Parts: sequence; C-alpha cells; structure tokens
Amino acid sequence: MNQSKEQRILNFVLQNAVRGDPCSVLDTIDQYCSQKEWAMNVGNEKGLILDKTVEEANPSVALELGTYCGYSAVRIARVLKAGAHLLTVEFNPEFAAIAKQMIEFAGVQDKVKLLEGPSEEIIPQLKKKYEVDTVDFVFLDHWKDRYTPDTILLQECNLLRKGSVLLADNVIVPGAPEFLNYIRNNPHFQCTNYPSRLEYMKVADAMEKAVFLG
Ligand SMILES: O=C(NC/C=C/[C@H]1O[C@@H](Sc2ccncc2)[C@H](O)[C@@H]1O)c1cc([N+](=O)[O-])cc(O)c1O
Ligand SMILES: [Mg+2]
Repeated sequence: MNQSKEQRILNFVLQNAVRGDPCSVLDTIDQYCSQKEWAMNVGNEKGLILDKTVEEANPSVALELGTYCGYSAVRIARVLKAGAHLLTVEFNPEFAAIAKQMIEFAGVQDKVKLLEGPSEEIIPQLKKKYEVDTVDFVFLDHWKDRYTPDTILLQECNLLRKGSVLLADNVIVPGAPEFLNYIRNNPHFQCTNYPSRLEYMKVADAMEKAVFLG
C-alpha cells in the first residue's frame, strides 16, 4: 500500500535530521515541505511568531489543538522552560502515530504528552483525567470551525486564567472569520494580529493572539 505524504515527511526526517536535535527536525521538515511536498505545518515564518509568543507567555502548561505531524509540538517543546510541558491533541490515529515518532526523534518526548481524540472530548477531561489546573498557553491549529467552540469550551471548563495566551494559526488562509469576529468582540480577550505568510507559499496569512483578561 503506498505511503501517505505524512509518512514520507517522517521518513525524510528519520533519514536526514539529527536525532535529539529539535532544530534539525524543524529545518528538515521545512526543507522537505518547501522543496518536495507542501504540508500544513506552521512553518518557519509563522513559527518565529509562535516562538516569540511562547517565550513571552513562558508557560508551565501549554496546550496545542491539532498536532498533525508534530512540527509545532517540537517547535513549542524546544522553547519550554524546565519542568514545563505541552499537551497536544490529535484525533486522526495515523497523524498521531507519525507525530509521536517525530516528537521522540526530536528528543522532546519528556515535555510533550500527545492526547488522542477530538478536542471537544479531551478539553473537558483535562482537569480530572490529565491533572491540569489551568493552561497558560493554547495554540489553535486544528479545524478552523473548531476554534470558536473550543475557545468557549476552555472558558466553560475554567481552564483559562487571567493572562492565559491563545494563539490561532491561519486566520486569513484558510481563514477563521467567525473566530476573529467572536474573539475581537469579546471584552474578556485582548487581541493582537500578526500578519505573515502561509507556510512555504508567497500567500498572505496571519496569526491572532488573544490574551484572556479573566
Ligand atoms: O486545515 C488546516 N488545518 C487543519 C488541521 C487539522 C489537524 O488537526 C486535526 S483535526 C482535530 C484535532 C483535534 N481535535 C479535533 C479535530 C487533523 O487531524 C489535523 O492533524 C490548515 C490548512 C492550511 N491550508 O493552507 O490549506 C494551512 C494550515 O496552516 C492549516 O492549519
Ligand atoms: Mg495551520
């Protein structure tokens, strides 16, 4: 049975990146996806915005919705302080298996917990089953029509605290217009837009940061 694109990306990393070196894994994925096959990793340009936002938030507990191949999980984990950890949620078992291997190859598995299942089921389990009090940083990069319901669910589950930082990918392409409308008109969030470009393309995209005000 011929391989999936995601399997080809993982194989290219296993054969070309340096085991235990997260930057090498990121560069190798970016090389493959810019030269051989496009894939929906956040990429290096928006990745720099992600890096800066995570460093500024300096989270103890970070949450990612939409693991895909694990590119942003590796990207986030590599800048987390000692003792901090990332919970990343993926519901597609094939992508979860790829991401698990990617995370382990990068050597950040001690900082990352991959939770398999849909975000709408996992989020309500975070407190009791995964012993989370509140999340300090959330990266939204899953289905764009889930950004708003999951942001509401995070609030309903009391998982946000004053100062929790949300960062949403793709608010221009593919776009998340309903999320932008929700979050920018919500007095409990302070929003900032970061114009950038779609990964591996000369197409405009942007990320939206939303700080929860309590
Ligand atoms: O569609 C995009 N992303 C959707 C991502 C989806 C990822 O999250 C889960 S869905 C899920 C995970 C957890 N819980 C519920 C659902 C999928 O299995 C996939 O791993 C996208 C598209 C483009 N583009 O240019 O077309 C560019 C991007 O940067 C993108 O992020
Ligand atoms: Mg994205």
